[in-house]
Amino acid sequence: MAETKSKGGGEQNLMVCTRIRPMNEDEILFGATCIAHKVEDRMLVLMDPMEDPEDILRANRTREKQFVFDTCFDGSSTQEDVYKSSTKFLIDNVVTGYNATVFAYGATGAGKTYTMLGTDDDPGIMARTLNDLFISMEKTREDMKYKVTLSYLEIYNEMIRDLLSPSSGILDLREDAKGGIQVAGLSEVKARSTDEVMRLLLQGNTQRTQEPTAANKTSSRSHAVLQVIVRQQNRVKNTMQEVRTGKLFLIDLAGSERAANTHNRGKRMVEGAHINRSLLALGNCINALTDKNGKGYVNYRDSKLTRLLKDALGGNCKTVMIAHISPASIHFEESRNTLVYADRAKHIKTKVRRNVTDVAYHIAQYTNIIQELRDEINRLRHRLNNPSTSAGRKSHIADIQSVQSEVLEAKRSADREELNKIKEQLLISFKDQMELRKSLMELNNATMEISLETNRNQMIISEWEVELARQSKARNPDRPLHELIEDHKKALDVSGTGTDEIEGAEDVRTAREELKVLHEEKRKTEKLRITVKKELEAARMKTRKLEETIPQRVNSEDQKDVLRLLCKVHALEIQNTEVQSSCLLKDYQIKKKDMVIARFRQHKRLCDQIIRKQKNLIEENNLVISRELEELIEMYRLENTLQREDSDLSVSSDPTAKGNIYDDQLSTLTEESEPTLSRRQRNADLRRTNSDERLFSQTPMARGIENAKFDNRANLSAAWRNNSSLSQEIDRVTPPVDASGDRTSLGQNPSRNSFNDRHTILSNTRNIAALAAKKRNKAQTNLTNIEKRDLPEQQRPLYRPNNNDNSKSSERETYLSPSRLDTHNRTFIPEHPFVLVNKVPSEDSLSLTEKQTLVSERSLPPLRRVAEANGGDRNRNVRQWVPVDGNIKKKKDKAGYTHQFLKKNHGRQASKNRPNGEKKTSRTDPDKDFDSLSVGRRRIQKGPQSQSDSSSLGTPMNIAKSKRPPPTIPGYKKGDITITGFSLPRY
Ligand SMILES: Nc1ncnc2c1ncn2[C@@H]1O[C@H](COP(=O)(O)OP(=O)(O)OP(=O)(O)O)[C@@H](O)[C@H]1O
Repeated sequence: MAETKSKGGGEQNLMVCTRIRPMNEDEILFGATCIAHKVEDRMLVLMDPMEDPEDILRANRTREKQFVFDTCFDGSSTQEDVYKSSTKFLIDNVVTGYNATVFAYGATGAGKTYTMLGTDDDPGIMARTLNDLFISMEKTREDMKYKVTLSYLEIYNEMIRDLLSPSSGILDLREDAKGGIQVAGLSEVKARSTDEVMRLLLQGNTQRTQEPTAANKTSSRSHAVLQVIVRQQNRVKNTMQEVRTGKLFLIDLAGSERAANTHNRGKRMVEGAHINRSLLALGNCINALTDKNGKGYVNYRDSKLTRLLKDALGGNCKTVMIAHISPASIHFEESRNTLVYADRAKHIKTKVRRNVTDVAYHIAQYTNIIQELRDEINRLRHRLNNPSTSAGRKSHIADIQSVQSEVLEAKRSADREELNKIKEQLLISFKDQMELRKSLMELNNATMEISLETNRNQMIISEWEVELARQSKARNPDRPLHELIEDHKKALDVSGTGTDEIEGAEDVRTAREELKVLHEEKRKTEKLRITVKKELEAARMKTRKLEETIPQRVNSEDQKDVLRLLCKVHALEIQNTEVQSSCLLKDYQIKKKDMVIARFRQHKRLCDQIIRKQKNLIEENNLVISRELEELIEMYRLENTLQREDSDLSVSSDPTAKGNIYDDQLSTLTEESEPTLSRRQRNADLRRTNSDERLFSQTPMARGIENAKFDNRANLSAAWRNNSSLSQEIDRVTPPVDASGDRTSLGQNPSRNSFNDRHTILSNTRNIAALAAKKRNKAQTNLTNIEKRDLPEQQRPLYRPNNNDNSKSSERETYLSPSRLDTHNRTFIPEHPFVLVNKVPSEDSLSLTEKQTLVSERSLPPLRRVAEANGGDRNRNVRQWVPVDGNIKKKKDKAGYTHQFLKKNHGRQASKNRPNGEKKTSRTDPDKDFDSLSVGRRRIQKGPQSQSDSSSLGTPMNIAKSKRPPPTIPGYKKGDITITGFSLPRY
């Protein structure tokens, strides 16, 4: 800290103001008269109430005493008036480093506390001053830094107490080396706002000693001193920093009192004595300070009050004294004394100077400043030594241009980088999103498949239970059917109860096991689906945010367009995925309907059986049937015929395919035909409904196979129809078609007309379809002939003529025509429509999915390939598949998914006997000796791997299916027709 020095200021008189309070109630009641009057702003007239107008001796003397002060206030003056005229001007002085004191003087009850503290509604000088002080500092806070501290003390009975920290006890006054008075141990509290100051002030006032006296109900029994210190510092740093410290003292003195008036006794009397003594000392000091000779000694040491006010009265301080008087005639003496002292005090002079402290910075900061200045000097010197010539200016311009182009280039490359970055982020985010969408779609498919498979198994079980119960009913006619069903259910749970031998029990057990597996699979799939959904939502949000930031991050319009296009492409991809998804959903719905149809078929078979048996009964017993029943049977036959025709039209437009998928059912009406389909065959039918059309087989390759299968159904129907006596039976019972295409009348049944109409429409449609098909066949035949000519002998399609087939060669050719070739260049044998003839030398070209699809065509188990030649060179490339019979290897991967593999080397022995010495390359890796049949569950994984292997991945259905032992195929024998895919027995 540097030495305090004075700057500016000067000698100033003490400012004296007087305030006359209004008369109070007591005074009025007492009959006192108003003897103090304010005359203009500065003059006050005090009249002596004891003066006798008839006193001749004093007649020439004036009755009035006139006083002139800096400002006078009377009862009409407000708190605001008093504050503005007496104190407000001091605030700027304090903020800029001057000392200032405002003290209220006067007799007890004259209104000192009212002026200094005021009331809650009408605050006095203290609150108003502090409020304005903070406002004033706020105005210059940008340039200056302030620190405000507050102290509040009272002098009670000549003892100093800290009002902000009452626990500090009695404090002492000390004089520092420079003669300044300090209160040792007085707390200084930092204040940052007016509110904080007001809180501190109220806190201090509650601690102040205040007692009621006869003169004043709220008499202050102590002198209260509020000290506010403001330290001001410039915010701009310099080597020397100036700190200004202004001190403001706001003092509410206790009032002088006359013992006679106050009637104080005891403690109050002692208080009064102390008050009077300190005020007397103050008066003496004032007298001394205003001694006209200037030789009077000012004794501040007489009281603590005068010691504290030393600076305010005679030192470096701007001081304001506010003298308070009562206007009542009864307080004439106190008022006169107050005014006399105030009048004297106005002659007191003080020397006011600003308190400024210079603070030197730390040497390190100083060094930094010097270094900066040195650098600046060097830079300027360098400029002076290198004056810019014209050549220099030119090179300077060139420099500027090159710098500009560099900046431009840098900006462009930064833009490019930013664009690439955004592009990369967008692509990654799109890719993530698409993969998640695909995963979700596949999971949805898996769920649907599980649902279908569950339905199928439930159907198998329920059918078995009902049929078994029906059989038992014949043995136990008394027991209700539902009880019998329950019995069989329980028996199935316990092995060795005889149910093992019952036809279909094994299938039902398998179905139950499958249901358990499916249930578990469903749970897992659902869990996974929820996770993927959440991930997808998060990815979507991420992409959206990224898209939103594009305008801010990219400047060029072209670049923005590129990114917009990118987003558009992504949106289209999403649309595409959604379309795929809805297609799959429709497939699922169709499959569900197929399940229902399968159920109806079963039901219809039962009906057919019943009708057939009843017909036998009627014929055996030569029963006479009513005309009505005859008509009904006729209608039934007709309906079957129409159904067949409907089926002909919808399944195939081929005019040669006369059979339909209901032929097997209709055959039950004939006695020569197979009586009923076995349970295993029916179950196989159910499986076919589902497994034929794998939801995952959406690739073009798979679709090709699908189409091929579709055609095969018609061909199968044709084959059935050719061999079946049912057609003869139908022809027998169906009236011939007349020239117009109408069938002959069947009777007078009113419903017949509708049948006839319908039949007419159908046959007409068929005629049109037949015509179209004929034309197409002709074209196809030509193509086939060309193909047959061009192909080598080995690769020509196999055609095995059917002895019973009386169809024309052109019809046969139809089967071999290019239109019948699927995407793998295979074709079909007409009499065995499920047989595919492979024209492709390598069998590996047939994917596992296709193999499976083909296998499931007749719900046959996975078939083992036997590389056994069948026939001459013509069949060299044709291979055969046989049931695997447990040659499936199960393997779990690291993620816990089950994979099943079909062992390839089953056919190895046989391959040695291949014609032309063909041998398969031996494989060292045992895992490679298996063709993957299925993978337990579609694994959710990112990256191209998940897409590339999707075709070979299986579904939960495959797991369930793989557990089922391969069913026996009636009539099957090794070396049947050589085919690719599997072989069928001859029918
Ligand atoms: N200007 C005024 N207008 C209205 N009422 C006033 C005014 N001045 C003082 N009073 C009232 O007069 C009474 C005495 O005032 P106050 O307590 O301020 O006197 P005091 O000089 O502080 O007395 P003491 O020295 O005993 O503390 C109070 O009730 C106060 O409200």
